[in-house]
Amino acid sequence: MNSAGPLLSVRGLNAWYGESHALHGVDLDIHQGETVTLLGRNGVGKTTTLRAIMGLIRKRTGQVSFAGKDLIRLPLHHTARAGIGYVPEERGIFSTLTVDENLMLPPVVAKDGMGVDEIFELFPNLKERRNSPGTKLSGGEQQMLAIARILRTGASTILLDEPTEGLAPVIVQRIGELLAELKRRGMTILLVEQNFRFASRIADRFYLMEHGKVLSEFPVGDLDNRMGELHDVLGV
Ligand SMILES: Nc1ncnc2c1ncn2[C@@H]1O[C@H](COP(=O)(O)OP(=O)(O)OP(=O)(O)O)[C@@H](O)[C@H]1O
Repeated sequence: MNSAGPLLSVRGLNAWYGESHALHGVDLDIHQGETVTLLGRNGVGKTTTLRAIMGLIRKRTGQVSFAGKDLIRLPLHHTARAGIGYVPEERGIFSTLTVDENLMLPPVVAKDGMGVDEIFELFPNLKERRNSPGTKLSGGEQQMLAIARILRTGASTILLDEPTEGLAPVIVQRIGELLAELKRRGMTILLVEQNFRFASRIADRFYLMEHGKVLSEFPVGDLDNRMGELHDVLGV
């Protein structure tokens, strides 16, 4: 583990949708260059954790600090400008815009974002489709475009919500290779993933969530020893 202290640190994070209390004090840390995966059944608050870190949920309390800066009272664009990018589960591709247009839409927030040429090197299939509208893209292409769009902004940390959901095994494999490449390049990744076998290929650590908080935390090397607990908590 990195001795320099975590890059992203979350303490006692609470979040509400109206009167409904969704997060009950989430604690987690991510070090620079780490890939950390949130596991848990549907509805335990994994997506809400990502949204609350980003500042997409208005009613939140607790501490979210990133590179030593407290983000909890700051709005979404400050979080993005600090270098955190978010790829939501629904991907958010503009269906009437082309691949190129979708890529160019978000503002560049840090100077070392990837250029379009570099992005197309990493995602050759997107290059072939660069003039296709979002509606014509497959689920896998949409997912890759959603990730590519965040890389262009210069975010150094990405929050990824179930990037493999609904995708064919061969595309899941491709997404796995892509995330491994981003990790090699030093990106810090917080991943929500139901498929822990997939996640184990890139994750350094796991957090297991239940009822809006973290139940346990373990390194990837402990995955096999944790199978009993995972079966109980995830019902798999
Ligand atoms: N927009 C919303 N309005 C009201 N309640 C919501 C909203 N989004 C989520 N919730 C509730 O908040 C709780 C946490 O949901 P969340 O989506 O974070 O869970 P999750 O672990 O990501 O599950 P999933 O994999 O199904 O997305 C659930 O009880 C859910 O019903």
